[in-house]
Amino acid sequence: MSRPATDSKRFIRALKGETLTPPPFWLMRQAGRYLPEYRATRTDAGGFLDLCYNPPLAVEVTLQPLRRYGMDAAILFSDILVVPDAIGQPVSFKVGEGPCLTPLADDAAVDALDPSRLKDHLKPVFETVSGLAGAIPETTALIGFCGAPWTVATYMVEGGGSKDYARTKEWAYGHPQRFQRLIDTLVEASAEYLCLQIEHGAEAVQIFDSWAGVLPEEEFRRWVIDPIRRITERVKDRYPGVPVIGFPRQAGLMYLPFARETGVDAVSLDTMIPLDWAAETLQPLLTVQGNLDPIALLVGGDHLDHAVDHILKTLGKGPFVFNLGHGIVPPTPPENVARLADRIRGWKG
Ligand SMILES: Cc1c2[nH]c(c1CCC(=O)O)Cc1[nH]c(c(CCC(=O)O)c1C)Cc1[nH]c(c(CCC(=O)O)c1C)Cc1[nH]c(c(C)c1CCC(=O)O)C2
Repeated sequence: MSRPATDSKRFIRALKGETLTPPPFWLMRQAGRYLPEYRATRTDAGGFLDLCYNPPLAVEVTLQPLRRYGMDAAILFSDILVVPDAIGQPVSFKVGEGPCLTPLADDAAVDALDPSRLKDHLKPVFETVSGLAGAIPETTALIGFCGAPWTVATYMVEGGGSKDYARTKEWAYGHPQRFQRLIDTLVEASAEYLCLQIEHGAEAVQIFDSWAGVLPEEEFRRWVIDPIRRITERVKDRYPGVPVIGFPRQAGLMYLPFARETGVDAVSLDTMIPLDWAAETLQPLLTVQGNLDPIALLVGGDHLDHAVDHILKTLGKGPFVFNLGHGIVPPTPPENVARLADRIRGWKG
């Protein structure tokens, strides 16, 4: 059976600058704990990372939301923290606590990281990508992803989640040479990781910089814009036709230099970005994606309908992909996601 060219898929067309009515849609964390079938598969798999490294089960959980809601894109089921896990800093996920790593201690710990281990260690993830490329519906596009160096570095330096990123900032501001080496290692590993996903069948990639919004302007340029620009350049050198989406969450006004200077094809907007500003300032430059508040999806009803229509009216007149401003939260009722999907698909402009 021959599959349609990537370029005929609505999601890819929107990323390449077409205005489509209704817009294509997918949702960050569309596979996850809000779905009972995900919770069942996860229990079968053992731990969360065991699920990420189990190709048949990772394919299954990637497909689960598509079966219910028919999104225009599937996102590989994995995690941004498989990269540190692969290059020599093991990661574990404790139930209810999130990710846990032994924090990087010093220069020697940074020097010991080894991006050449990535290809072997992440073989199961590439197998999942290949499996998905053959299993998703033919009009659905497959998204690969990685975490941005800044966000991944925060987990590596803090040893897990953080409230104020004080230790990471201490490294970035107080030991910039050491921190630069860490970021350079992550640029190399992330670019290689994305290229391998594309080689195995990913048709677009998203770079998640979830904690981009905590840096002052100068440091934002150095630790967010510059590394993402270098990753994008490396991906585009090898795969010029594959769209790259950047997600500098909570970057505020810095979305504009990010859009101008990184070379990405699209930016994913967080919930706080004003819609008119995005339509006037960002959309003439590139495709925008976003930005429904995940809590509006949790609440549902009239509030959800109103919020969805407001986004569609404002951003739907230009190149646009409907999404959330951040990931779906676990208590979200699945029927609210169905309501959202119907509302987007019924949009007539
Ligand atoms: C910061 C970050 C992480 N992971 C990710 C980010 C960037 C996006 C964001 O800001 O949310 C990215 C990610 N994580 C996951 C995906 C899969 C694809 C999808 O969007 O459906 C993607 C793209 C699965 C996951 N990643 C995780 C889960 C939950 C694990 C479980 O089943 O218990 C899923 C479905 C775990 C995870 N992974 C991470 C944390 C902090 C946690 C714990 C918090 C939580 O439990 O929700 C790191």
